[in-house]
Amino acid sequence: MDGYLGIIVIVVVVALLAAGGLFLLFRPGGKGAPPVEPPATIPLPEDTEKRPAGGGEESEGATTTLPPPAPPVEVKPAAPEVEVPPPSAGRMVRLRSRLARSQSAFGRGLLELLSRDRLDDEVWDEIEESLITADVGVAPTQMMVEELKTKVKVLGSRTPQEVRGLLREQLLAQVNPDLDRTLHVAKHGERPAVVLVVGVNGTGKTTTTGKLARSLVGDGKKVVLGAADTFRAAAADQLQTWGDRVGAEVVRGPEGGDPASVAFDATAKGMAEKADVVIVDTAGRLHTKTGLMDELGKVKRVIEKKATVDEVLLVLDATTGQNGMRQAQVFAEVVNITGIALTKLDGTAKGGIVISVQRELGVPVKLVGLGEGSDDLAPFDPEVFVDAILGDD
Ligand SMILES: Nc1nc2c(ncn2[C@@H]2O[C@H](COP(=O)(O)OP(=O)(O)OP(=O)(O)O)[C@@H](O)[C@H]2O)c(=O)[nH]1
Repeated sequence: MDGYLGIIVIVVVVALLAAGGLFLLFRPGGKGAPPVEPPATIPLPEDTEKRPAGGGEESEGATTTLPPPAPPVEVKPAAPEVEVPPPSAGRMVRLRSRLARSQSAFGRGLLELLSRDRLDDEVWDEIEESLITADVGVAPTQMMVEELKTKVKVLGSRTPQEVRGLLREQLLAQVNPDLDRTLHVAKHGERPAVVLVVGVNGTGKTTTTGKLARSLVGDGKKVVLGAADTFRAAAADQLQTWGDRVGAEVVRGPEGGDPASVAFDATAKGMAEKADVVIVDTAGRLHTKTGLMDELGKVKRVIEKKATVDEVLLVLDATTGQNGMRQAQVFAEVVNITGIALTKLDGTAKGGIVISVQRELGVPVKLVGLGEGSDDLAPFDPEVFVDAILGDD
């Protein structure tokens, strides 16, 4: 028994010794263990600061070989992506379906009336009424009806094609394709062209200024915007957004500040930056005619200390009818308007306003707004307009 006990003791001792040996052999860091990366010694910021620039000598026995950590990176908000807008050419053709949607009922009605076998007084009255309802204006309506009466008599029986041709000719004559609708935005040597945008708030004035800037950038021009509508802080913000999107600088002033001073600064900026065009959005409050005259007069005068005002664009909301026309007349009396930007033509069947506003103000419609999208402003094309009214052949 003692002999067995002795053997058991010896076996246990040997087993313990063997286990100890194995532990030493395979302990972490031991020979057979996978290499464990030494823990990186990251210098404290004060260590880094104490070290001479360029790294300097390492103190003897230093174990760290890692480079000092990079200073914390400041995360800047991503710059807004600058868009490349499409050029202005052919836009009205692209937007023709919008026009057709809003105007073709008027055209179809006229075509139907003119195609009737018997064109008695009652039918002519209806034709007249439908032209007036479409805001063509009384005088142009009467002129058109007289012309149509004469032509119809000459024709006698009429095919649908002939009726369409007749009406197209009349409408086109009233819209007047011969008017010069060029937007004067050519530079004068080193000096940028200046466009003044005027009109009542709410007509889409700021939106039109932004869309115009976009369209000019799309045509390869460098544009500076002046947010001279200092009475409405949101207008400047709105313009800033338009400008940022296409990389056009926006000059703004303090809220309630002097619009003329913003116009002056914008012109100066345009000259310094060698811009092609400076577009100035004005406030156009219509409290009193003299107030408006003073404000716009001053804006124009200060711009003319540095440059020339090449275009004064009146923004008119096509949906406002006669009321809009009256406002337009006030603007025409206080400032020399050179072109009309007719907005929201997609939202009204009263496209005849193109005819009446040109006639009343003696100024061509140069631009039309056909939607809320950024590129929904187009150079006005009389033929595309009339064809959209009449619908497809
Ligand atoms: N459908 C349509 N909406 C338009 C057009 N032009 C502008 N708008 C919209 O009309 C709305 C009114 O714009 P406004 O509030 O008048 O903006 P604004 O005239 O630039 O502002 P102000 O600085 O007050 O003159 C906006 O939602 C525009 O997107 C257009 O041609 N068609």
